[in-house]
Amino acid sequence: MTPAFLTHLNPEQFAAVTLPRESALILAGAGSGKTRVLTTRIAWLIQTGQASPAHVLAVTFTNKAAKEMLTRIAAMLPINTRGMWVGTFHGLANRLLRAHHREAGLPQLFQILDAQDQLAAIKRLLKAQQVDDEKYPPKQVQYFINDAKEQGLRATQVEALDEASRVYRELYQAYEQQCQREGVVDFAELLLLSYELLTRNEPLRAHYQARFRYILVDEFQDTSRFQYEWLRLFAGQDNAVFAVGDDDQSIYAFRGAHAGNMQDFLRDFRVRRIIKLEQNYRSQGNILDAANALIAHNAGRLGKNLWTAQQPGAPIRVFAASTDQEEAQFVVEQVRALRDEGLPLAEIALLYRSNAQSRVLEHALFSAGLPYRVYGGLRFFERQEVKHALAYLRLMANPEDDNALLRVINFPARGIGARTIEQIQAAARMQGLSLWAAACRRGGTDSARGVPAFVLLIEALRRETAGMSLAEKVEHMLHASGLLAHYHARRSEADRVENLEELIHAAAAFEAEFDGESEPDMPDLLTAFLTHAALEAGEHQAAAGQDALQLMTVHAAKGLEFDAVFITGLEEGLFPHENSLFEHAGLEEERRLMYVAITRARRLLYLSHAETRMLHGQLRYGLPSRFLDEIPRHLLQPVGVATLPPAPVAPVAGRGFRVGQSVVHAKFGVGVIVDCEGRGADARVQVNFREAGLKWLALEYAKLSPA
Ligand SMILES: Nc1ncnc2c1ncn2[C@@H]1O[C@H](COP(=O)(O)OP(=O)(O)OP(=O)(O)O)[C@@H](O)[C@H]1O
Ligand SMILES: [Mg+2]
Repeated sequence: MTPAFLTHLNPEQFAAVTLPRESALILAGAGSGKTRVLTTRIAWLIQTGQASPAHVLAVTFTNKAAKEMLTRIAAMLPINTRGMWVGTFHGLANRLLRAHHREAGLPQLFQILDAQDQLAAIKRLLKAQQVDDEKYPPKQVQYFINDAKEQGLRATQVEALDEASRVYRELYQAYEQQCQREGVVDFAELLLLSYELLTRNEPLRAHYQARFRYILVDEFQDTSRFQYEWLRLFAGQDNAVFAVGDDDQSIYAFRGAHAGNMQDFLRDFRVRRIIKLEQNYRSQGNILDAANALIAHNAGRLGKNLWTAQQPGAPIRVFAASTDQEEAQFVVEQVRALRDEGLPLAEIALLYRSNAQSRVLEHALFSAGLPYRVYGGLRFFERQEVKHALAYLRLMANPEDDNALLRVINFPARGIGARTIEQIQAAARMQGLSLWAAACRRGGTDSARGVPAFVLLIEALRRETAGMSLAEKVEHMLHASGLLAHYHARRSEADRVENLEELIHAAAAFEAEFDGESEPDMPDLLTAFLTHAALEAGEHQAAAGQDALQLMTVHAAKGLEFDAVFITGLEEGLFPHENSLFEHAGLEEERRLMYVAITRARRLLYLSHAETRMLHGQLRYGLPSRFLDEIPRHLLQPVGVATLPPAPVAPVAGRGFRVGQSVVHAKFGVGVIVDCEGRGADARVQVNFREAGLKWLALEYAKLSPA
């Protein structure tokens, strides 16, 4: 009997789902059911007894997509999907390393450094090595290291032809030693280390190759060269790799994605069948016509034609705003109208080319009382206070974590000065110890009584929370460390207190969902939570369960779909991005990005642009994007705004400062006020400094003067 989940497929989809065990490429346009086919194939393999859940390795592009895939599979089959290896490249690599930390040379409780932690670690290294950080800026060092790792190269394998590269290479090497000593790994390291582990350890490789008989990869067009090699390692000689992708949606070339992987894949895996899916089930006719017409401007496509059986639907609405604020106002009005028609906010997406554009939109939504959620913007787990709290938790899991220790050894302030910290660092370096060990050995000299107090605090936290639930641990730590009291004492930091409280909720929610069976290799709940915080930063946000508008960059929208989609900021230099304008390949990548954006919409699509826009503290004048001209006129309908609010007045920050004004700061130099919040003694302004970048400053203390 045919299982119900197969009956809704079209013939090509059916053929793809039920292919015999061989490698195959499903090459198909947006919304044609690639992800659905991949998920259904997993269900079919298991349902027909060809594979058990343990035989399957599936790679998705985001954690969100992985979760969704597991939910779908569970809906099709009465099986327990826990323990199935479905995840992102990084998530899967992490899982492998957790299971075999000893073989990989890692402590059981290794912690993951996100980009910010990594930068902090590099700054520390430069200081310890007395490297001139003007000549070798920490960000450059970080880029050098990650770039090498993403190509699968260790320091010794990096070619260095000039003096500067030799210094970078040495720093890379020293950075690696530092990470090893501290038992931490950065993102790129997850992939590289797991790759090396399997390459070197023959029995382990044989084990996994025998296990993962079926490997499935979504969004294959955006795998990097090294990720591809990583897959080959798991596949070995015999395993079947089922790859689905769309060359028209390749949007990560700038980060090393390698479209040539498709050609290599056909050869390396002796693929006999390329299956094309041509029916689009997602979008109504006008939207699909617009996408097809736009992407036709790219050369060298593999060639696919998408059609839909759906009605043409509504025309695509185009709004020409005079300012970015007016554009935001337009979005607010349209969203309100959609909501009044009964469309859930979660079915509406607001897309933009770069993160910085979200601020004006957020401001308008906030003022209008429309709940929204930002994916990949200011991330909950990246906020300062949350990172402080996580640092304490990390020390509770593993006191040898130097990054965590440095973050909070004197926060809240306990009288440990920079000199004392330097002494501890020097002692640690000399004796080859972690900072924690060095701090423990220090007697309580008069000038630094804070150090033994800190050691006692961490030891007490570890001891006292031993039997507690995760949420209780977090709560106890927030009180005992003094973090809560610290932020409580500052009225203007009320949102930070809320974030800390939110962390307790996050821990409770995590604990409720966590299930040791599905993550058998996690040493304990606390480490699992910290890993989750590092890996999923940005994909979690706002009050869970609340209906909210979805804000994200076009990159982050990949694979998703919504009833209504707004694409904002369609101006030359913004989208297409100015970095791409003079380069043919770059422009084509921007066009693919626009194609991804358009094809997220099911029923309604809104395109908008503004004549002037404040971005990075500068007023920009933008011509309408060429992409608007590449969509056939008859599909577009210009719209106006019914009730324009009075001309937006720049918000006033108090003390005579206003948004848009140029100011001077004693330390940071010249900048422009780009945002403000709070009133009176609590007033804060965000200034974009020419040299120092974006900073929030309290007006009361900052000593700003007009430029
Ligand atoms: N045979 C079908 N019948 C009805 N709906 C379908 C069918 N195939 C796919 N769909 C629906 O069409 C939509 C798009 O499918 P899916 O997300 O799998 O496409 P995709 O090719 O992965 O798109 P993208 O390239 O954007 O990732 C989904 O809502 C899916 O459930
Ligand atoms: Mg998909």
